[in-house]
Amino acid sequence: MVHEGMPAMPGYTIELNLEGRTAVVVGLGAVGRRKAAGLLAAGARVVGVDPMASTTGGEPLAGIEVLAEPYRDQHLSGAFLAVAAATPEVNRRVVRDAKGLGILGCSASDPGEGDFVVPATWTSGPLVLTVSTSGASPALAAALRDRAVEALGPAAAGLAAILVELRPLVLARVPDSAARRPLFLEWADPKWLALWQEEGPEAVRRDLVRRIEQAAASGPADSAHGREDRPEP
Ligand SMILES: C[C@@]1(CC(=O)O)C2=NC(=C\c3[nH]c(c(CCC(=O)O)c3CC(=O)O)Cc3[nH]c(c(CC(=O)O)c3CCC(=O)O)/C=C3\N/C(=C\2)[C@@H](CCC(=O)O)[C@]3(C)CC(=O)O)/[C@H]1CCC(=O)O
Ligand SMILES: NC(=O)c1ccc[n+]([C@@H]2O[C@H](COP(=O)([O-])OP(=O)(O)OC[C@H]3O[C@@H](n4cnc5c(N)ncnc54)[C@H](O)[C@@H]3O)[C@@H](O)[C@H]2O)c1
Repeated sequence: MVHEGMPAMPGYTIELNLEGRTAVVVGLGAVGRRKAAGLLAAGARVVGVDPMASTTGGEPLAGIEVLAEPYRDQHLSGAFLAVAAATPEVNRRVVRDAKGLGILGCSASDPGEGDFVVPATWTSGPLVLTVSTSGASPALAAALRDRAVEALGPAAAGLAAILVELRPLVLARVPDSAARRPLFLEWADPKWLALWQEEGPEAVRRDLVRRIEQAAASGPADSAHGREDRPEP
């Protein structure tokens, strides 16, 4: 059964660029500190509001601008988003004030009241893996994330890191977009993960670079022909 505070349906998933943006976290208990740490890691300027901040435990407060005072709506001025992790009563005020100011708000106690929920996340280089249960079971979300990380492992993150490097090379060496397409689609083949596991990153890089050189040498006509064997995604 869906409980009252849950979002009516799963939300729209995005990856926010928080560089240079201000995020306000109200309540710096274990939950607020965890959210603040995630926001800091994503490049946000984090302001934490909690009259008891110095006595709470959890993730360290380093890097957070702490205001040791009870929440007031003025704390939200200039913010891009707000996370309410205090008592349910305070959280309700925070998300209501945020809505009034057009600021994105998350309630750690009443997921249905805010604009977003925070999924369980794993990041490594350019690779981001998230699992959400839309409030049904955050513990399950974290456990499923852990299983997925175990299954994909360093090979997936390492492959993504190599591809960040190789994408500009392809754009420069294979100017014809029809010729590039089969090359880019081939990067999704699980064979690269298998090769990584069997022979390591250098073998993957070597074969990927070889494929780019082949495509660059064969030119638009040949590569476009190769495309016929591949199904559209
Ligand atoms: C994924 C993660 C991300 C993060 O916070 O960074 C996250 N919660 C995590 C852990 C966790 N949270 C809770 C437990 C105890 C077990 C349990 O209660 O199930 C554990 C497990 C633990 O502590 O190990 C308790 C809890 N959580 C919420 C409520 C309120 C309610 O349910 O009404 C209550 C109190 C319930 C009560 O009153 O008892 C609400 C939310 N928690 C969410 C996210 C959002 C939904 C995401 C989703 O459903 O997928 C949402 C809706 C809003 C939000 O906070 O964004 C993080 C994993 C961190 C990691 O390991 O990486
Ligand atoms: N979303 C989640 O992952 C999750 C997990 C567990 C609990 N919760 C909920 O999140 C909230 C926080 O959980 P917690 O375990 O960190 O609790 P906590 O009691 O450790 O921390 C809450 C903090 O809010 C502060 N606070 C109280 N009134 C305030 C005010 N007026 N202004 C600013 N700060 C104020 C307190 O000083 C305290 O440090 C609770 O509502 C809890 O039900 C959420």
